[in-house]
Amino acid sequence: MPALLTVEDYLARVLTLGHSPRRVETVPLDAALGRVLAVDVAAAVSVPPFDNSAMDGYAVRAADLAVVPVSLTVVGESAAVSGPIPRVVPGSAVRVMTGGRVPIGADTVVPVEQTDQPAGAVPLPSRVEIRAAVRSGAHVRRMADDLAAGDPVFAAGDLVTPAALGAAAAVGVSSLLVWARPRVAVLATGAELVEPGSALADGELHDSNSVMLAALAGEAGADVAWAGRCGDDPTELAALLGGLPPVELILTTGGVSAGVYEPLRQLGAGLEFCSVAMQPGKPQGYGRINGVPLLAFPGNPVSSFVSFRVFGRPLLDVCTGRRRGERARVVRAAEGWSGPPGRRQYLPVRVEERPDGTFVRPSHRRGSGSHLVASLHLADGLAVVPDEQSVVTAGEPVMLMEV
Ligand SMILES: Nc1nc2c(c(=O)[nH]1)N[C@H]1C(S)=C(S)[C@@H](COP(=O)(O)OP(=O)(O)OC[C@H]3O[C@@H](n4cnc5c(N)ncnc54)[C@H](O)[C@@H]3O)O[C@H]1N2
Ligand code: MOO
Repeated sequence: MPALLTVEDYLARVLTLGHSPRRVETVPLDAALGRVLAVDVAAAVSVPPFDNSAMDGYAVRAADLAVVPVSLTVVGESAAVSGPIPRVVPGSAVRVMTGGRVPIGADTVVPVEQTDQPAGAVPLPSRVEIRAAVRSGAHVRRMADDLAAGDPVFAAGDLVTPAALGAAAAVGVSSLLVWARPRVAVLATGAELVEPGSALADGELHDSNSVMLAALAGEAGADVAWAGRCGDDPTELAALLGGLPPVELILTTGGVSAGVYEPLRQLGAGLEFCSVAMQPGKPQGYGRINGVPLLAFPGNPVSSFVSFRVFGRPLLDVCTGRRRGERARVVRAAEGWSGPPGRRQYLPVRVEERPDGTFVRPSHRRGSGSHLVASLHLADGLAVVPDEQSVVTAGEPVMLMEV
């Protein structure tokens, strides 16, 4: 039997297929979530753009509050986008709303609760009594406190998150230059496969891989240009691959093991097949078809899912330009289980947060099983058990891979 490749060795081979993105596009903020920035971005305006109040109250000069209570003349008001605001001169105050500009001359805001004035919608008083001393500068949010115009906000390669969209809008940016999504085709092979929802004839099975892998690829930042199925005939497969729309990556499932009908293996030149020391996901294929990179995952659905997570997603990260390291998290086993000797186990697990730490438990009562697709969604992650360890005992540390 040929020696098994380590996961790392096989991943290194897979990654040789990828290249950094080359096409860019400008997208409006409301279409930019999940995209990867192609350039650094600087702030167009400062945040906050002007000195403003953090409280509803009165803008005053701290020097006037040396002795409290003190009565000050109210010379005007500063609300959101109010017109010209009078200066605060010694002995005076300006009523100010949260977010309102702090008038020239004022250096401090006294919340309305610390005055003789009621909170809420009341007419502008002619005088206000300040009843409590506040420190100089209190409740004033200074211009550029967060970022100054010209400061770096994002670096090329940053992922556009909801918070990043907020930051972009705040610094005056309305669109972002991002890498174009890599186009991907997903193809499930297998004569037994039929459309989800259709009645099953004897021996038929609903194709769960293509919809799952398309979703995984989309979630990883790809644009799924084509997804579908074909049977076990290598000639049909070759014709289908030849007629795909332009894509930068093809993901296939099935047809990579040792059976008689293995269309990927029988396709001919361009692909290399390997056995990887992992479970599930041992039989793998990679290479180029018509110049396009192709990853051939095993047909068992959990094997396909794990293969995407371990090989497909890192390759797509190269193609999307996304910087994302693997964050290893050590948790503890809530119960014991066994694994395959000599192969790294990736076991779907549920995470349990307990007062004494984070624990994981196999998400299916049968533990490991590459066909257990109908309960795969119950897993919060994959427990990763080293090749040389075949038994995990309750309470022992175990590595958790997020999915
Ligand atoms: N003699 C050997 N047999 C097998 C070996 C081996 O080393 N020697 N390896 C086993 C392992 S491990 C795996 S994993 C599978 C991989 O098989 P294939 O990639 O060739 O996949 P298929 O035979 O086409 O299908 C396997 C299984 O999964 C079901 N399947 C396939 N595609 C889908 C789909 N799109 N949606 C849902 N289910 C799918 C298929 O019906 C089979 O039940 O090989 C082992 N055998
Ligand atoms: O390697 Mo297979 O993916 O164990 O079922």
